[in-house]
Amino acid sequence: MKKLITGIKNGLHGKLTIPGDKSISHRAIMIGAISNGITEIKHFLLSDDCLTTVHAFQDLGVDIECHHNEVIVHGRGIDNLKPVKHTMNMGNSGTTTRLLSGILASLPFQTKLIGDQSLSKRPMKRISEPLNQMGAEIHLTNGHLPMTINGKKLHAIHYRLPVASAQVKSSIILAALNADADSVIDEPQSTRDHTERMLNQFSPQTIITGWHQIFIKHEPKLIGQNLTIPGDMSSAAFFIVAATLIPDSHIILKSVGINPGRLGLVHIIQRMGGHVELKHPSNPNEPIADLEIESVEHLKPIHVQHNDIPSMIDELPLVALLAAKADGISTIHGAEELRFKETDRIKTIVSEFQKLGIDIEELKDGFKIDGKKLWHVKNLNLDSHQDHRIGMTLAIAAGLLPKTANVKLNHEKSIDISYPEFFNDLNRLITK
Ligand SMILES: O=C(O)C1=C[C@@H](OP(=O)(O)O)[C@@H](O)[C@H](O)C1
Ligand SMILES: C=C(OP(=O)(O)O)C(=O)O
Repeated sequence: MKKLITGIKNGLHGKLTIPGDKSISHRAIMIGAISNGITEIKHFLLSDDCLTTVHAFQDLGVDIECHHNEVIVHGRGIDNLKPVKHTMNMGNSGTTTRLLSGILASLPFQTKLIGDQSLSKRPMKRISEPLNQMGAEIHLTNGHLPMTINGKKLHAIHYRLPVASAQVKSSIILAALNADADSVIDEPQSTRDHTERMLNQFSPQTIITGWHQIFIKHEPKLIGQNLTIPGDMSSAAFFIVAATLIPDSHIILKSVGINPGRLGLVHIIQRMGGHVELKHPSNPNEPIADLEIESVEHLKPIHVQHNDIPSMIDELPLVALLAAKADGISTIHGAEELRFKETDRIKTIVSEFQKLGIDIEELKDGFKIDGKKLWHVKNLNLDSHQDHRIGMTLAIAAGLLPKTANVKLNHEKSIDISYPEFFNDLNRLITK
């Protein structure tokens, strides 16, 4: 149990460099590993999930050196990955499981994957179906992990994504690299395109993006690269929301990734009347900017629709927190994918927010929230339910309570999944 900081009175202040992006850190290891030559990664995210990816590729015979957040991957080329005799443990990481499966689907050996309790409940048919259509032989346990992958020579595919998911898209893209011809993916709703951008950096024109369509060249010659991982927008999000809601705040978050597929929260805050500005944008392979955030007294309620969801899928707990402080009733629809994350995030948000006295109602595909300025709480035990994003959202919510409130968080260790430095960084902004 961790005692949470309440009553942050004089606002958040100062500049902060946000740790590296989780999605891009995973991909840097994977694409580095299946390329030829050395990939040097700066500002890599040293979190539990990304270390799961590092260990998985070390098991597959790739030499990976970690010197704090500088990582060197000695790429072997996809066909030189070695069979792993033991069952591989994916821990809590959906991204590792789904993207790695795409790579293993074409390799001539059998691999067994397991995960922790939460990961073992998450749907895997969404990847086994297309990969099996390509010729792999993947067996699940009632649609979940444990999963056995018998890699085969793969055929090209033309596949329409039934769900807006960058993990499913990336799994198919990575499999398609090693297929017998070029593949096409139809993507009705756009999602983050980190895999596509990174592959084109390792071998130009591997991916060509059309109107809701992605063309994948097979057998590209991927060559190791030097990468600097942008700050993670999904981690920055906690401080963007905290600084918006805590009176007298003014902060700058340095070099945060502003990939259009990740900008949903910034747009929502702007629609609600908040002050988030993108400063000094630059556009290496992944666009970055400094974010300047100032608190506002009033936020308008918001109505979030299906199309808004993919670009802020991991920020929805925070969108719910903003709505809980807005002047009126907000609705979030089209967010049923939240039910398939580390927890059923619709249920965990509703149950934990109700403990805070927030007027929130569970909908099939989201929430209805009636914003109120004051929450009445004295002694409270909150619970992350082992879900890092829920834990951090609750820590920010606690900061909005009066100093007299005594609030504790259970299962706070889960925050290490994506942001081990979270509480230190929050303290830095409080004491500046
Ligand atoms: O591709 C990725 O790196 C991710 C995609 C999203 O998942 P889905 O693709 O399942 O929506 C997101 O929730 C996850 O945190 C990371
Ligand atoms: C859903 C998440 O990650 P993953 O799917 O990789 O477990 C997340 O980080 O919120």
